[in-house]
Amino acid sequence: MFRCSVRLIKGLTQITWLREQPVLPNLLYRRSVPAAYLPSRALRVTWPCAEEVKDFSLPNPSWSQNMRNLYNKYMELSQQGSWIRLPSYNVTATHLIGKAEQCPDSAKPQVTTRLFTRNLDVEGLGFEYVMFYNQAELRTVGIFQAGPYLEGPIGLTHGGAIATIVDTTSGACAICTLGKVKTANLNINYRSPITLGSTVEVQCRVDKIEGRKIFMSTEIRSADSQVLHIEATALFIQMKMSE
Ligand SMILES: CCCCCCCCCCCCCC(=O)SCCNC(=O)CCNC(=O)[C@H](O)C(C)(C)COP(=O)(O)OP(=O)(O)OC[C@H]1O[C@@H](n2cnc3c(N)ncnc32)[C@H](O)[C@@H]1OP(=O)(O)O
Repeated sequence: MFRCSVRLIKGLTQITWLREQPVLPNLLYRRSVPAAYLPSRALRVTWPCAEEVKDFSLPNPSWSQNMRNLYNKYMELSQQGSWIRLPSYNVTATHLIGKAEQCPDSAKPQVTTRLFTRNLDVEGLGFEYVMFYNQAELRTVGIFQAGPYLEGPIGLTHGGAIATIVDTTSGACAICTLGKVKTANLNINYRSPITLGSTVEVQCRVDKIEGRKIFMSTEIRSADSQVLHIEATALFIQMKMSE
């Protein structure tokens, strides 16, 4: 356990992606997942070793043309410097440790966790999304395609899945702006349903920051911006230094 912690701390000092992002505050989570929260039976190990890490926010064959068009639009804006594409991994810790961490077999944990939004192994069935952050404007944009396993009412996206995307996109904005945060409050107005398979654009912005509190608002619109699906607000609390 002690050796694992030492290795983790060593890895944190070798972060490549985060270190290259001067806009991002210190995102490093100090604690590992308490054993009580882990499944008792060993699962297949996924750990952020360089050769294993896959970035899930890159285009894959399941992406619709609308998804690709929006992705290309924000990639072009990224090249102009105003936006940064946020990489997305299927283990939360990978966002914090980065690809530089090398793990010999002896350092691999016996069990692992999965980021909720990346917990399916087949492309296109669940959450397909990519997020971009604009530091100057304190905004994130999420491009989200709802897969068939996110069904709520027949043919429509489950409200909880939509809440997840709101939480994820506004949470990423809060993290990029303030560092480690937790969601304290989420309010969602569902204005019109999101059809399964469709692509929508999630626009999040920071409304205000008061001490450790960061207030966000979010709008989800259809890919052509014509249909308003969601209006939401969220409050994130910056974690204390000791956490
Ligand atoms: C590179 C980036 C990419 C990242 C990709 C990854 C994407 C993943 C992103 C996914 C993101 C998903 C993220 C997730 O899913 S996080 C998981 C879901 N959230 C939780 O489990 C949080 C559970 N709650 C708590 O842990 C605590 O209650 C927190 C931490 C929230 C506050 O406890 P703490 O002891 O720290 O603070 P405090 O109690 O001194 O309060 C401090 C201030 O806050 C005000 N306050 C507190 N609560 C509320 C409330 N409900 N409404 C209004 N106000 C509230 C409070 O009045 C006070 O205000 P003031 O008196 O100072 O004015």
